[in-house]
Amino acid sequence: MTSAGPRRDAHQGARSTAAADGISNAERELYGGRLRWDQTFVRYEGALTRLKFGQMAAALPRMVGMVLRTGWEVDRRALTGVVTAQVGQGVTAAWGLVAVNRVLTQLFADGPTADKLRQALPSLVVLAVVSVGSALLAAWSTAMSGRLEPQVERAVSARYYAAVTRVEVEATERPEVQRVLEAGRFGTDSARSMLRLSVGVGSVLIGMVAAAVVLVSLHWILLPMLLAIAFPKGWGAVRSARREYTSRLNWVDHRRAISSLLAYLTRPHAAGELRVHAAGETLLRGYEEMSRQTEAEQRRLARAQAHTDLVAGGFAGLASLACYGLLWWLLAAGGLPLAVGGTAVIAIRNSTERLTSLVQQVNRLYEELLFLTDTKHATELAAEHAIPRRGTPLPCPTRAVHMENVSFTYPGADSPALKGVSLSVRRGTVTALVGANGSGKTTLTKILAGLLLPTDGSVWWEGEPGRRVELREADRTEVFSMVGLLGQDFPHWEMTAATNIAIGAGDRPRDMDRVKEAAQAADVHALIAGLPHGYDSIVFKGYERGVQLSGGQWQKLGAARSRYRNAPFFLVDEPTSALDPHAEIAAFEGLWALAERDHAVVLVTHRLAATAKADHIYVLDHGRVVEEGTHDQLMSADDGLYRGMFAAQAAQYGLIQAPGDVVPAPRRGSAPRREETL
Ligand SMILES: Nc1ncnc2c1ncn2[C@@H]1O[C@H](COP(=O)(O)OP(=O)(O)OP(=O)(O)O)[C@@H](O)[C@H]1O
Repeated sequence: MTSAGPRRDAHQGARSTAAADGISNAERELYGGRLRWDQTFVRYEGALTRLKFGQMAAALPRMVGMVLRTGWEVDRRALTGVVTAQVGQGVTAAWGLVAVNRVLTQLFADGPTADKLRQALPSLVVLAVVSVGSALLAAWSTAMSGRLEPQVERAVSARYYAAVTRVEVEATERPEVQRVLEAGRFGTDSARSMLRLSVGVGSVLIGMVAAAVVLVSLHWILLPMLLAIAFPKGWGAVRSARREYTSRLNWVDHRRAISSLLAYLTRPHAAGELRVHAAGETLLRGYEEMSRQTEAEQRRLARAQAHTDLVAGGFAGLASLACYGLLWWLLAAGGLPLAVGGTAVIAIRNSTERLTSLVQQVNRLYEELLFLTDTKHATELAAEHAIPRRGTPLPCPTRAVHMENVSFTYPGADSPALKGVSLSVRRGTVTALVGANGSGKTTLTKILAGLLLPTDGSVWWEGEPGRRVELREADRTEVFSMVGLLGQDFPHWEMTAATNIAIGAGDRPRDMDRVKEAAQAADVHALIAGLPHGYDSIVFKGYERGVQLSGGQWQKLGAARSRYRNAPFFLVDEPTSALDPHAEIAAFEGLWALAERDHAVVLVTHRLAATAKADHIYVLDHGRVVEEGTHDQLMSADDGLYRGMFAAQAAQYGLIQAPGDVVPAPRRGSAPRREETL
């Protein structure tokens, strides 16, 4: 109880100082500042210019065309069915109106009632047939749209995700590209909604055009009256759609942050810190504060929407009043027969109802249009920054990779991560990259893998003497096929153990024998075979066949994945950080065995005992290669960086004296007391 007091006080104190400048404490505390976009990005990207009425009006047919084209590509029969059913419904609506006019004309004609009813009978039958036909067409349309919509969504999503996953890694590091790609995600399901809405709008429009034709044929003045009712509602719809879109665009980071906060609260790997460090309290407090901001934005939108609806509804009401007044005047002045007046009232009522539905659908359509435009824009931008599909084939066989004077600066970074690096990686050897944190080792492996292109300098893929291809000209698909990766933060796929290994060669059909061989080589086969569902166990708890692996077991699974890939060039970054000593020794022996089998192994590690056996060691410091050679050569340099790092590490084990006694050696001679071992 007492321990909760100061925390609560601090919390309340923080809340009391909240948001004088519109930034919540949670935004400031957790994210260091405002999480809503300022308009500079939006203006820069031209999203707001897209909101202009003319732009939207021009984009609408383009986007509807794109959705219909996609529908045509994925399922022609369903699209034809939907369009036919909708056109049919519009036609039946017009036909119904004509039949109503006939019935009224016959009923208002002179003569005995029985005769008038008999004469009106065929038109009444037509009316009944029309309503049955309309119901059948509506059912057909529902069935066909249900079939078509998910296919269109899948096609647009697949197009977007396929494009995004081919973007150059360097481009994804640029905030302006990243944001456009991210914004595109929100429009992938808009294609589906747009199809439904455009079909709906099409149907209502056909019905209204039919009603308009009938009205004009009765009296021309009825058409402008109908348009006068339509205009204010259309204006309101577009205004609301624009407001919603701008709000979503500005709040996208904020929403993403809220959902990531919530995701942390249930993630198993955070469970310990959430409870022991009370991180859960910080996150929940952040969630509540930030959700309150979102709620305030929702309230603002609802108020603005209500205001727009009121203005639009008011003008539409005035227009209806004028419309009925004019009709009354025409009837009173004898300019319009009573039957025509009756049909006109029905047509105007029907059209007004249709108009309400039209306005709602157009409202949604415009909003979806804006999101779909983002997706299309993102897909196009992704294509502009895509890794080229063609290039010069690599020499066969490829024997080595040489870097010449390579520099690399991350987009937006002040200083280069690599400066003038020259090195060679040859097959049949182990090349070690060592250096302090942030010295550029991982960046260098990404360039070797062809994931990043150097800002300056050249990377040569070499074959037999005299045959070589520079990375920028090379066929990158071939470069990737030459490389196997085991990164520090390799993905933990929430899938089966077998998939977690076989996904190492996603471009080849799965070979279970080789999956097991790779697992054996990485010392994880016995573990997987012993799981209740063996290789079909899902290596993520929470699924029905789910199991939980330890950090080291995951690392072995990751190693099995890169083994399964069996690429000539293996790039491994801290492959043993979670392994126990025996497993670590076995893993390093495995890497040396690969080199003996003519693979090139590039090993990034801080475990210098392992690098001691490497064929060649490069020492990086602040992005430069400052030393290179074999372990013995590097150890012979008196004040060398490598020697210093090696000595410091060895001193921890009491093997040698640390330089300058910086790292204290353990005390010898007496057994440690129990509490010292804790
Ligand atoms: N995606 C990125 N965007 C901007 N800067 C980056 C990015 N990745 C790395 N850097 C910067 O580049 C430099 C080199 O990073 P790199 O990850 O290559 O170092 P490293 O030697 O692998 O470090 P470690 O031993 O900690 O893994 C660092 O200053 C880092 O902050």
